[in-house]
Amino acid sequence: MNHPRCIVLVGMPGSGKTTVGRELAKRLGLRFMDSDHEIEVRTGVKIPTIFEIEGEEGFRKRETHTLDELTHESGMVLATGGGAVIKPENRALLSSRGVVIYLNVPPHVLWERTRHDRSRPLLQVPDPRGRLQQLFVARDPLYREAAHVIVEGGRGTPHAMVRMIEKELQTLCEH
Ligand SMILES: Nc1ncnc2c1ncn2[C@@H]1O[C@H](COP(=O)(O)OP(=O)(O)O)[C@@H](O)[C@H]1O
Ligand SMILES: O=C(O)C1=C[C@@H](OP(=O)(O)O)[C@@H](O)[C@H](O)C1
Ligand SMILES: [Mg+2]
Repeated sequence: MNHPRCIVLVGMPGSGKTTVGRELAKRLGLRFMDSDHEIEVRTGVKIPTIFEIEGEEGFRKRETHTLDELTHESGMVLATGGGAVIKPENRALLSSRGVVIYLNVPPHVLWERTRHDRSRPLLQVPDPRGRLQQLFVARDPLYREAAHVIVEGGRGTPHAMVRMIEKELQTLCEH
């Protein structure tokens, strides 16, 4: 099977981009990259610290720069951060350089997966559950716009998600 040169996972925080992406890469024998991890390595600090010092705007600049650089490489599965699709330039960049897969997971599942996690600064607010809902409504159309494939990810295990994505990629490659 001919794999596309870059497989990009997009979706909300908690949709499984990092977890599923890592397993998908292993399965396909491709390199795994996570844009958030890459930003942390480059800055030498964790994402919440970047938000504290530079605000969301500073983080978004770093994110755009990192996505641009990473998508020049080939043979890779790239997990993006949940907000990677906010900027039109990022959406254009991702969908022109890779096959973009949207992990579509409903807000109540996202909440269950992220409620005890303190590593996502946008969810450190008095009503994180409401925030997730708001972000979902605002971003769902943007994920759809950027995506070549949409995978429903609310119920299956990460392994089942990998199998679904593999099937979709196979179908794409046959056409
Ligand atoms: N398909 C899944 N089923 C159950 N739990 C999952 C699934 N995908 C991810 N998780 C869990 O949800 C949490 C968030 O996953 P993560 O991969 O960090 O999401 P993202 O990178 O999209 O924010 C992690 O604790 C992970 O183990
Ligand atoms: O939704 C967002 O805007 C963000 C999601 C995070 O990534 P995950 O989607 O992997 O949690 C990370 O990029 C940053 O905290 C901002
Ligand atoms: Mg992640």
